[in-house]
Amino acid sequence: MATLKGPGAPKSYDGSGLRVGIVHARWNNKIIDALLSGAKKSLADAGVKKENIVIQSVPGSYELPFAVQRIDLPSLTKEPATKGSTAPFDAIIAIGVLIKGETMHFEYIADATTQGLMRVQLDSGVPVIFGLLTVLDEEQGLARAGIAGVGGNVGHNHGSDWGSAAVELGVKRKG
Ligand SMILES: O=c1[nH]c(NC[C@H](O)[C@H](O)[C@H](O)CO)c([N+](=O)[O-])c(=O)[nH]1
Repeated sequence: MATLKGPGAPKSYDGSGLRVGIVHARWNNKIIDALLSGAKKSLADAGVKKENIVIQSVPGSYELPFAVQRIDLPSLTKEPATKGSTAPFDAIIAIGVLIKGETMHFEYIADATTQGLMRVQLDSGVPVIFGLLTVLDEEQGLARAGIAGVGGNVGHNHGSDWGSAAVELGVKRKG
């Protein structure tokens, strides 16, 4: 039975003129690495040039909003990226994996990071794709990164959806 969830088949957009940033956390890096690969494959499939993809990492998901806004990335302004410049990006993908522990730490980071990423994109005018997995156990995270867990089920790699969303929003932002 076809799944009812998810964005459905992505529409095709030409990403050849886009400059895309990816900022990922390093916590839970086995899942992160799979999500990152999925996002990069979608970007490549849409024609985004490898030289126009900038990848940065931060320790954990809590650092994502700050890094997306400023650290290591050319400052985000409303000026569209131009070829070969260090001008800002057309879209940025923020990737993190939060796994629920015994305390409330998970909830506080999840909420702060979510609100922070939304604020950065609205303040900067640059689309920030929400690539934060908030899962209750590692199995859920593996499944959403397309990795077979102990249960053997291989889910859908959500990173590929985030890459497609970055291309769509980047193209729409350029107008
Ligand atoms: O990205 C994550 N960061 C986590 N914590 C670190 C946090 O994001 C910050 O890096 C840290 O608090 C320092 O600011 C996590 N847990 O605590 O479980 C987690 O599961 N995932």
